[in-house]
Amino acid sequence: MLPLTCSSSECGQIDPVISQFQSGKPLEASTQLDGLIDAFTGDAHTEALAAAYFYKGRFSRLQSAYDESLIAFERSLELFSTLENPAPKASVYSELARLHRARCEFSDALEYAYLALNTYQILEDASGQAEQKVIVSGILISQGRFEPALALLQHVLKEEPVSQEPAVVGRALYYVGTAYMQLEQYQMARQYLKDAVETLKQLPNSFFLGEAYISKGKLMLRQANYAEAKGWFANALSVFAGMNASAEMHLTHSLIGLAAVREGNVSDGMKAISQAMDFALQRDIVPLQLELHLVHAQAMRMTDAHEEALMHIRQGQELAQKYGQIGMQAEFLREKADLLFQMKNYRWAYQAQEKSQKLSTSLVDELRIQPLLQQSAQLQVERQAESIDTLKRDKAIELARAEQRNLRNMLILGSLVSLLMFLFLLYSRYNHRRQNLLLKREVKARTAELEQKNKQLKDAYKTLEDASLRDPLTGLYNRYYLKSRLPGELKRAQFAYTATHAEADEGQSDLLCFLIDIDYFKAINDEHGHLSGDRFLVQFTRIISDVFRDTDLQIRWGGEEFLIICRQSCRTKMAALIERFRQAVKSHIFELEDGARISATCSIGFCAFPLDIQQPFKMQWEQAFSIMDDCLYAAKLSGRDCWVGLLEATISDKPISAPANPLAGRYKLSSVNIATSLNNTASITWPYE
Ligand SMILES: Nc1nc2c(ncn2[C@@H]2O[C@H](COP(=O)(O)OP(=O)(O)OP(=O)(O)O)[C@@H](O)[C@H]2O)c(=O)[nH]1
Repeated sequence: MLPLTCSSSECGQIDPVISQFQSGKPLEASTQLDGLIDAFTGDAHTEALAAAYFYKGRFSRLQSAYDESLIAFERSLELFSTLENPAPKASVYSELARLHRARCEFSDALEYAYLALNTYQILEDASGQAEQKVIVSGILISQGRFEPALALLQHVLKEEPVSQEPAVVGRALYYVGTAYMQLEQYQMARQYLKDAVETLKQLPNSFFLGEAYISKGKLMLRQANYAEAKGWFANALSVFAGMNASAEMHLTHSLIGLAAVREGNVSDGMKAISQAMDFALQRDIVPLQLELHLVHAQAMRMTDAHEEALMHIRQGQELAQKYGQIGMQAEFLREKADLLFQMKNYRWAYQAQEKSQKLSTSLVDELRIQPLLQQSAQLQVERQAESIDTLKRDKAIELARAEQRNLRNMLILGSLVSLLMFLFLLYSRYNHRRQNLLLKREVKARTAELEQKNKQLKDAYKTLEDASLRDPLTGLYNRYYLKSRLPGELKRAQFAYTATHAEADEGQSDLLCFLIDIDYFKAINDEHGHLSGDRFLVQFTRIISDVFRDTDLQIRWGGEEFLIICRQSCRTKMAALIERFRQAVKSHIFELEDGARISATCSIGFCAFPLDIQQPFKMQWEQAFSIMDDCLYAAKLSGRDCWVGLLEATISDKPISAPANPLAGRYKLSSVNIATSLNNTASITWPYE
């Protein structure tokens, strides 16, 4: 703090108050100062009173009581104006410049700063001039006018001989650092702020040391080094607490809060920020409000509360515009660009960035433009990278969709193929079944047809067989038929006389064999014609059918000769049966083709089979037939219209020495039972006699 030139002895009373303020007891110092003002008022201690008001204004300004400060400075200026020495007035001008800057009243601030500068120039006070240049630079930086600010500061630091004074050098370094910070040249900013801190530390108590700490903390925040940022903010807090700089303390608390939010302690962080904002609004401290809107916006951005962040940016922008804080406007635009970028709203982010750039272009030189362009370029690159990412993502999504489409198509195709296959299988099965049914029907039809054909064939065969086995004229079986039936019948008759069957058959198993021959049939043919002979034969056959059973074998043996074999009969009934037949023929009137009606007779030879019932297998059929034929011949020889036959005989192995008749001798019959329709056996004329 620059000493106020005061020649009055009373001014000495103020020195301990200043020391007390500088030693961190601002409230006590303010109270004592009010006491001195009261003491000096009314007396002719104008200079001391003016000095007291000056310090009251200064204390009030530092404690953010700007209205009180303004009143005190105006009173001080008024009092100093009555004095001839212009030097103290320059100090008041300088303070008023700072006060107006603190209230964002930049034109007033600049006016007072230039007034002070002029005064120091008149007074040839190099130190004062340097001080004013630094103040002007600070105001210009607040306005975002970096070019003239940096030029002035450069001048102070390099060319002014007083630049070695730590208070001036420290403040100049601080402003250069903040300017570079706003230009986002963090390397440079870090260097200048470090130097500023080192320089300002030499002073007993410096407001700017606290400001420098804050700037260093902000730098660390930007680099996400929250622990170090909080360290710098703590340092700042201790400086500001020492002078009860409540506005700065609240700002520092809010920045600590922002660090906490960034570290994840959202609730505590936001609480500190809100409290600071309440204070700023209550005291109507515009720069603090601006800073806090920015802090708020940053904190909200960190917690993804985009709408609230935008609201603070808007409010901050309006306020910055209202108070001509172009630097802050640019800050808000940058924050907006960051926020929109975070929201991936690249188009608007780019526009905000461009706007910020335009806003600053008129106020800054290359140094200013370059980093902005850099940032803009970086933003564009990031935007493009983001676009490429988006494109890649879109492409990947498109590819995935295409793949999905392909899969879906494949699935649909697969399903269709499956469905078609299923339908085909169904159709095949249906077709198969249909074909099976048709086939079955066909087979059935064919089987029926085949059965029919078989039947027809059988019938045809039967017809053929019948035709070949039957006599076409009389319809009786022929001798071929006999060939097929005879062996079985002979066996049955023979076995009937064995021990096992005899009882069961009780003599009902004989074969009665008759050989019938029509007498003088040739004469019928001769007299009445062959057709008449045929007709006779048919009628003769009917008599056979009437007398004999259907089950008997009725054979036309040849010409007018018939063989009848009665099955399962008894030989005792043989004579009666054949006599009945002979009578039937004899009594029948045959109607001939020529209209003649004639009577006829027949001759019969017969033989029961087996002939020897004790030795049923002794005689074969051929021998039995031969005997029967001989009997027929005997009947013919014996006068016709009669029957001769053998009922039973005993067959001998040896020749018979004195046979009863020629037949017995011829067939080695030791005993023979002959039956005849003649009077007796002696009446028979045997063919061998
Ligand atoms: N109409 C006709 N005549 C037949 C048939 N078969 C044979 N005859 C004739 O029957 C006659 C048989 O004559 P014979 O063998 O001399 O016998 P017969 O005249 O009956 O004299 P006996 O047997 O001695 O009483 C022959 O003239 C044959 O031609 C036939 O199917 N139809």
